[in-house]
Amino acid sequence: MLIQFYKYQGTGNDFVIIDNRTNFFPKEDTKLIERLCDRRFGIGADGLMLLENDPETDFKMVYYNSDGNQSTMCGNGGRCLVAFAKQLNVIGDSTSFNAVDGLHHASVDKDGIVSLQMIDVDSIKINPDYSFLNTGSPHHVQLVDDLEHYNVKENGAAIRYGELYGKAGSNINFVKKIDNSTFALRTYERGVEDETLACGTGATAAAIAMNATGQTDLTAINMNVEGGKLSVSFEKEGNKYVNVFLNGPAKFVFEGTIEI
Ligand SMILES: N[C@@H](CCC[C@H](N)C(=O)O)C(=O)O
Repeated sequence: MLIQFYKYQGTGNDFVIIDNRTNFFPKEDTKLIERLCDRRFGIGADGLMLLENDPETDFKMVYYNSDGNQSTMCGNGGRCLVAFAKQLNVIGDSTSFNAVDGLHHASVDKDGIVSLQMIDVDSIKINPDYSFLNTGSPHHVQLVDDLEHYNVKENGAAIRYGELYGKAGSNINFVKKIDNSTFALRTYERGVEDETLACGTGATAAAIAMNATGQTDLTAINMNVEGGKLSVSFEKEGNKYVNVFLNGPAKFVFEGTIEI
């Protein structure tokens, strides 16, 4: 069977997107999804998303990591799926959609910047060397010196597979403070099992963790990632982080057909 696919990227975090409103896609075929994401044998991407009908909202987001397994929320993926829904005329400039972690609101501005509301965060584990929080996906956040030369793949894998996170694992973020409003971030992604050029839930987690640990008192933070620039804003209600928004570009790359 020949299927139509679309390729999108958000700050270099790239995705295969399939319009599955007719429910034709074999969602349980892990090997197929892994092959479609493979950079040599397939289209190549960090993840694959299905846009599906949803009875309550504009659409439903179904997300798979490049290892073929369905996973938790993907922030950059969500932003790209909003841009795709706009391309399909499923939505206009603003939307509400359902994902694995619940309802999301999003909007697209005139420059194509997609702002995506993320889940509220009401629990952060703060340790002397790292923080851990869930922004739709689990994230370990750690400040490191010399981020530019840091071995993200090796050190990220050691923490991801180490005793801290057990079988479920975690995404691992390494952060460097540039100034009060800007941080640099590199992320090892669970399910890709490598560094990616950006991670949206990771940028969100890093921004909140930097505020929670006193690295900044600001609630609008720039996150410089390997593939570009993201920003995160939020409000604090006691120990809770609400109205959390992830903002950045989400771009169409190409479309095509592939035999599955
Ligand atoms: N790239 C994503 C995160 C995708 C999910 C993650 N790999 C996991 O399995 O936890 C993002 O932009 O948030």
